Amino acid sequence: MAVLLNGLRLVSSGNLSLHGIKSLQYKSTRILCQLPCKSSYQGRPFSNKNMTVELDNNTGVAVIQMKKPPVNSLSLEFLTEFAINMEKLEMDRECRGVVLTSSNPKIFSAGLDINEMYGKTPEHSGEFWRAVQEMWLKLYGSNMVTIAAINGSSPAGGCLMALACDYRIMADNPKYAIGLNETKLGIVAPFWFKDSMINVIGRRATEHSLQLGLMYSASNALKIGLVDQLVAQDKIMTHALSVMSEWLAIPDHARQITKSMMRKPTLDRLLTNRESDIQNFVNFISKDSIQKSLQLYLEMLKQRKS
Ligand SMILES: CCCCC/C=C/C(=O)SCCNC(=O)CCNC(=O)[C@H](O)C(C)(C)COP(=O)(O)OP(=O)(O)OC[C@H]1O[C@@H](n2cnc3c(N)ncnc32)[C@H](O)[C@@H]1OP(=O)(O)O
Repeated sequence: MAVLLNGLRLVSSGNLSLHGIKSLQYKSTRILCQLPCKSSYQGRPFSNKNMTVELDNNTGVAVIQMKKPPVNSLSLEFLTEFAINMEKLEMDRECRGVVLTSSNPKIFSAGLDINEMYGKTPEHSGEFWRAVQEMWLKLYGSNMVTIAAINGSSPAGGCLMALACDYRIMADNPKYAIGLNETKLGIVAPFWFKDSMINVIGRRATEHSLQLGLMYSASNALKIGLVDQLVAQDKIMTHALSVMSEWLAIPDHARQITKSMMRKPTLDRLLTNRESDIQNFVNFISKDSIQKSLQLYLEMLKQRKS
């Protein structure tokens, strides 16, 4: 698959492979040469519309700071930009780790942009869902160490992003909540959302969590293992970078092959069912009853504000 955005060409691929790490790097280098983008962004912020990417040459760690007002909802544009940035970092031999965080001090990400699922054509819905898949494939399948510094609430798609990382650190604030709350919207988390959660918290806790659409406070998220650590809000980035240095002390090739061994079956399940998953999403989201649920949910969000 190739996507064009702002003149950048993104070629879809799974990143992790038991046997293909070198060949994928070669392939990626080739793709980079086709990109009319800055190749010298290392060491200074690479700012896009929806996120800032900063790679520290000394440590090999990039920070992706999401900054889409007001709540980092994952629109088609956001997701495409995210996948392009992940692709660029993946191809950059200097970059070994990524910390994902938010510039909004209260919200990590509000999840998928509901406006992308409401009142849209089947073609748009299909394109949107492919971008959601691509975001997850890039993050879950990354060769780099990925750490989510969850500095605010993180429902549904926001929680999925965190689940796709290698390690999750959440700000210790009782007001923040995280979880896959899809059933509360009258929609169903797809199998790869479910698989991502099972791989982190186990089957029974996932079934409970998904059926009830549970959102967990930071302390409850820690209790069930949905996040790995709680840290004071103002220490979260320092702590994430310190954890990152522990992970980067492990030789890359051994860690990457181990990561691939653990994640490949989950990645392959989506890769082999990608088109049917898109079709399922389009069919499901186009139903009048689902559109009605989303409309009511959007209205509820707006009313809640006043
Ligand atoms: C087969 C289908 C499977 C699909 C899988 C779906 C995955 C998903 O991710 S669905 C999205 C689930 N997300 C949510 O349920 C989150 C809803 N939002 C909230 O709970 C809150 O907004 C908040 C906790 C994220 C932030 O609260 P607060 O700081 O109080 O901000 P507001 O509620 O006032 O929201 C500001 C503004 O943003 C709009 N908005 C919030 N979330 C979304 C969203 N996910 N998509 C689009 N827009 C969103 C909200 O409506 C407000 O808009 P305005 O009134 O126009 O300012």
